[in-house]
Amino acid sequence: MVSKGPLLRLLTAINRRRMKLLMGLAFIAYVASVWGNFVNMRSLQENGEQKVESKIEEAVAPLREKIKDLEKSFTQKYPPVKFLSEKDRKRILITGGAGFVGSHLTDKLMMDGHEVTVVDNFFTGRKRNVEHWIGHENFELINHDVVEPLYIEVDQIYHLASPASPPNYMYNPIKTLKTNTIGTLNMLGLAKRVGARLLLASTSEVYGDPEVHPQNEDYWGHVNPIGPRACYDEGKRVAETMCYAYMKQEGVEVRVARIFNTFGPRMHMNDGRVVSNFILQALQGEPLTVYGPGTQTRAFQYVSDLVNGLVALMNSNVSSPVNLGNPEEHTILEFAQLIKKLVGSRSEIQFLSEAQDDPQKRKPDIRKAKLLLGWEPVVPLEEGLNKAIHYFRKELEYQANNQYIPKPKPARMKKGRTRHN
Ligand SMILES: O=C(O)[C@H]1O[C@H](OP(=O)(O)OP(=O)(O)OC[C@H]2O[C@@H](n3ccc(=O)[nH]c3=O)[C@H](O)[C@@H]2O)[C@H](O)[C@@H](O)[C@@H]1O
Repeated sequence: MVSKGPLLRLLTAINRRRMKLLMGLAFIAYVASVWGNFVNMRSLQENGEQKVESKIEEAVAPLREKIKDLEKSFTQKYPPVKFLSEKDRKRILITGGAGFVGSHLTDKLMMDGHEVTVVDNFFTGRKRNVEHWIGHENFELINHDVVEPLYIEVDQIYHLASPASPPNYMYNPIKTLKTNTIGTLNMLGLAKRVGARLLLASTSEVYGDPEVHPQNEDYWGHVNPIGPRACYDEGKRVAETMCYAYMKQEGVEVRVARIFNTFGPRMHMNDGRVVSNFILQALQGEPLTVYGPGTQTRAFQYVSDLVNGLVALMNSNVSSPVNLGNPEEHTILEFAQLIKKLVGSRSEIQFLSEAQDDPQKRKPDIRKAKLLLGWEPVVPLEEGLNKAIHYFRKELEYQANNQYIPKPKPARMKKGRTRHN
């Protein structure tokens, strides 16, 4: 018989080794599976992250495009502006720069590449007239009344601030006087301090109801100093006097433009002057209101001609007054008929009582401007009127579309109380 002892020991030793081997294999398998899971999870996570990233990208891409479009629209939103070197670029102040003439002058000087500061108290001026420049690096808009002093650094001052339409300047005659006297003194004081050249927007009204026809710059005028137009007429006359006092006493460089009747886009709907009144009346089928018999005469220039004349005068060496106007003269009745025809309106013409101290005839003699500035108006009357008619047609549409007509909402009951939204 073979003894069990050594055999049993042998078998036990083999089993232990197997067990160790098996356990070793099991451990390796475990480590491998843990590693595999880890690798799987990583790749799953990476896939997931990629998917999330691509989802975000999908959502963001159109936004990115929109931002690009917005950026483009910001850089393209201004009218094109010339580049001027530091030497040629001027710092220009326009008082009344948000008004009818002032805003067209702002456009011209901005597009020529200058730095423009507009000062306006918004009595007759409107932000809308210059809003297309707001934010431009060469443009600044200041809400300020020239009756108060102003301290800024400028090279040129176009002093236009004053209501110009008879109903507007007669609305508050004392304010009109202050604007044209104290306001002009303040601007001349500024010109003196900073060594700027000042152009005064004077008027054909300095000739009053003229006894000389056409009016040349040597005519002293025929103004009623205590009539309803005096606040403006005499205000502008003394403003001219101030300019020449500052020139002689303080050496301030001055330019004086005597502006004749002007019309064009951006005249206020309630301006009250004849061209805007007739166009609006014709467009709305209302009677065209002629004050008096309509035999009084005027000569109308289009606003772009005036703006070119103002810039030419400012940059000339002519310090004495210069008439700027279009010498094509018509009676007011002729204007009414022409505007009716151009609008294609069937409005009647209504004769109302004559306005007090209304100048009976007016026509500029522009030989001085032609000779010394090389300037004359180039826009034919009918072409200008058609542009103004187009503008007022659009304004009427704009007003109709923007009219806010509040609709009363029904009252809602809450906890026994009536609540209005
Ligand atoms: O348009 C301008 O630039 C000028 O306007 C006014 O001068 P004025 O000639 O009296 O201007 P309007 O009020 O347009 O009047 C022109 C003529 O038309 C008449 N008119 C005016 C309005 C109207 O509805 N109907 C009418 O017959 C007036 O009585 C006047 O005879 C200002 O006083 C001037 O400073 C300014 O330069």
